[in-house]
Amino acid sequence: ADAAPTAHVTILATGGTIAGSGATSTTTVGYTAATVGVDRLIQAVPELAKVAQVKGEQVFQIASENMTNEHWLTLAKRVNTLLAQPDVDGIVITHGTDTLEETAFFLDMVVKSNKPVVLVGAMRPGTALSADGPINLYNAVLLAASKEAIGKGVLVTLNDQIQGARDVTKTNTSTLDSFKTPELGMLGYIQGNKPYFYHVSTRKHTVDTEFDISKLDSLPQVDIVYGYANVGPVALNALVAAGAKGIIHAGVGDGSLASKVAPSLTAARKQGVLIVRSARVGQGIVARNGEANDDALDFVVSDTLNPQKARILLMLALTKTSDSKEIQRMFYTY
Ligand SMILES: NC(=O)C[C@H](N)C(=O)O
Repeated sequence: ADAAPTAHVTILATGGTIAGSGATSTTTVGYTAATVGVDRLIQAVPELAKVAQVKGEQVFQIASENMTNEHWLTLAKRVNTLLAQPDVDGIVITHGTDTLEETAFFLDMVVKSNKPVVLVGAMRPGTALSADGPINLYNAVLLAASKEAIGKGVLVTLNDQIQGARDVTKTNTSTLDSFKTPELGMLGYIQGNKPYFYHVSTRKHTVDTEFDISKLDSLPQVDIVYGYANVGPVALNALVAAGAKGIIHAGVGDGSLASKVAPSLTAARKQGVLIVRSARVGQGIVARNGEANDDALDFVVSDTLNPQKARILLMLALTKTSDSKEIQRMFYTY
């Protein structure tokens, strides 16, 4: 018999479809997310015991569309506490897929350890034919227990692929290959019980960031304004009136500003609201002084971060400074 595995991996369960159940084996929509507890998730995959000594903790039991800043702070503190323990070698977080990329990037910015942190979800509930949760969980534990994953930043695995937190995104409402890193590229594969890495991000993460959430109970309010034909300033003005400290402008194309929106953005900036220009297309660079004179308007650009990830970085940036030049530096660093 094989020797017992030596790596200790803690699975932090938060809910999602990976813990979901449906009425029949062919129910792949209209199921209920976040019904199955962590112990049952672990029991369903006895193979986990071959790759790590696994412990489970139920941190939340929610569908990930209900993830909040407060959930993130609670989760990140728990991750940092566990990783500081010598008897924890890696962490797996089971999570709904809708906001999985956001939680992954948040943790990538605030986890203070080189030990592996792997987020995993499923596109089908556990009751479905060919449910993807069990193999995804197995791969996640294998990855979190591996030497190869140390120091790579927060990782995401579904569909036998390894993705990096900064650049991965959910690209499809329902298919198993939904999680992709178009253009910038995924990091590797899991095959034959082994992780294979081919790429790493050049951007700083985890132990190399300047963010510290250990004493925070809330994050500054940052909201996203979407661009589209015929857009007006109503949503933007309402968010600013509601107290937003920062606005992510998810502009059309390369981050263009509609002339009906630009005056309200300029006015918001003059009131002290930080403005970050991002792009709803989700790929490519939003160039400084490209579609707007950012130097004159005192705006920040998101570089290649999509709007939902730009929101996270701006919230964290605002916990350190309200200097737009400093915040621009952070967007080119992380
Ligand atoms: N596939 C999923 O996990 C979707 C679900 N709505 C969630 O994000 O919790």
